Amino acid sequence: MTHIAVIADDYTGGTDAAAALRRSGLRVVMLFGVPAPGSTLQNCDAVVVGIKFRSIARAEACEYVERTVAWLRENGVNRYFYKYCSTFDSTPEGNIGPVCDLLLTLTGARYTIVCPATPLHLRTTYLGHLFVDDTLLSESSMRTHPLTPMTDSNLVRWLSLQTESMVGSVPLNVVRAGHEAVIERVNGLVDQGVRHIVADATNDSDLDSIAAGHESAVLSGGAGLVEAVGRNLGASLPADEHPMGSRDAPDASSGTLVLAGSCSEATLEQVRRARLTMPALRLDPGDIPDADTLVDTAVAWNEAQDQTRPRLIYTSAAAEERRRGAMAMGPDTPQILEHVLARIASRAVEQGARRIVVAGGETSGAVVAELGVQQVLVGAEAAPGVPWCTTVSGDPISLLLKSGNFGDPDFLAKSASA
Ligand SMILES: Nc1ncnc2c1ncn2[C@@H]1O[C@H](COP(=O)(O)OP(=O)(O)O)[C@@H](O)[C@H]1O
Ligand SMILES: O=C(O)[C@@H](O)C(=O)COP(=O)(O)O
Repeated sequence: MTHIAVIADDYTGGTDAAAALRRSGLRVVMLFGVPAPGSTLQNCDAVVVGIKFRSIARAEACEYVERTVAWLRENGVNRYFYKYCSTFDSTPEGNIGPVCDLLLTLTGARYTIVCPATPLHLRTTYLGHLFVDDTLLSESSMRTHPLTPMTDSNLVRWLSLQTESMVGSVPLNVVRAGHEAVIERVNGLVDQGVRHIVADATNDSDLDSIAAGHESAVLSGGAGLVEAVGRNLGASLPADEHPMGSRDAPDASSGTLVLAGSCSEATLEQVRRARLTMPALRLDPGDIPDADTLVDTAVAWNEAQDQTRPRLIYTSAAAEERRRGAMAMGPDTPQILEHVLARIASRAVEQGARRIVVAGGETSGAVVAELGVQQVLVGAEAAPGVPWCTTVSGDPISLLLKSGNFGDPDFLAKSASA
């Protein structure tokens, strides 16, 4: 029986959640994109559906979620977790508020728990404020994110911009008083008309206090709370065993194509280090403001490289360089560049590439969609929250989809050759 479905708003968020559930010992199926009506879900404890709806129009995001919930119901799954980024990536319009509202309407649940805190990734919340390591979210590099600049760390205030529903919070001292205290505070808030409740957490035991119970609620947040929910459901598998068996995944001897579209500080440093260890091509829309030319340039360059060795193609750039690129290519530069890297990936696979590392959540979404990948086996983690995934149909392809912020400075260099 499938106990819970995690609906993730991007693909790297989905693989992060799937890795968390595996760590907690559950048998996990990982799907990409809204599942086709009539298709059946394999036997598992938890299913993760990664969809790219973090940065699209809210009506379209809600439509994807509604269709996904309909499919999950067809397959007998009635409990949902909405996974968004541990840095709460969203704009003043959404999509976190609108999707939380929709899930309440679809399920008839009384409230949502909102908890992006994920201590494993150094994301904590205190008095409703989100911290990235020792820095407030709005003072971290997320403040200049190309799609979702996070300029306010106060989650109650930020979420209130996105929804007509009342937003409240459960502070850390209540969470530390234990699970019953949390439920009591939540019930009090719901009686006052609050519908979305931001819960503080700075460690895993806080997340355990928050995760239990909430039968008439939708839980939402980061991989931290996903893992706590998994722990609460109880392990049924040793972490290294996969419910769907295994496939011979292409390893480093197949050569690795690394594609980087994230512009996070972490990825910029990883790109800088990777450049020291492998051939690298930077695609700069400031120099070549045309998508087709960028793709052709990169495909020709890639084909000229030793296909058994790692190589890197990237658009990643710091804010000042991005401004110059956007002047030449226009306001849709981020989306155009995602698609450029996706088309390069697809051409590389046609030419025989079988191992692809992608840096960036939206970028990963574009690559996975272009490759038409619908289901993967989730394998070992190259870094916390970044599992290797193997496609289940056709020739196996190994994919490592990395959230922009994840991984140590040598992540790209190491994972490409390990
Ligand atoms: N040189 C660039 N100029 C403008 N936008 C860019 C550039 N390079 C990448 N981008 C865009 O920045 C966004 C990065 O988002 P994403 O891939 O989700 O990374 P992250 O995981 O860091 O959030 C993508 O839309 C990507 O296409
Ligand atoms: O929660 C997280 O930080 C990640 O799981 C996640 O959602 C990553 O998103 P991107 O940074 O856009 O890759």
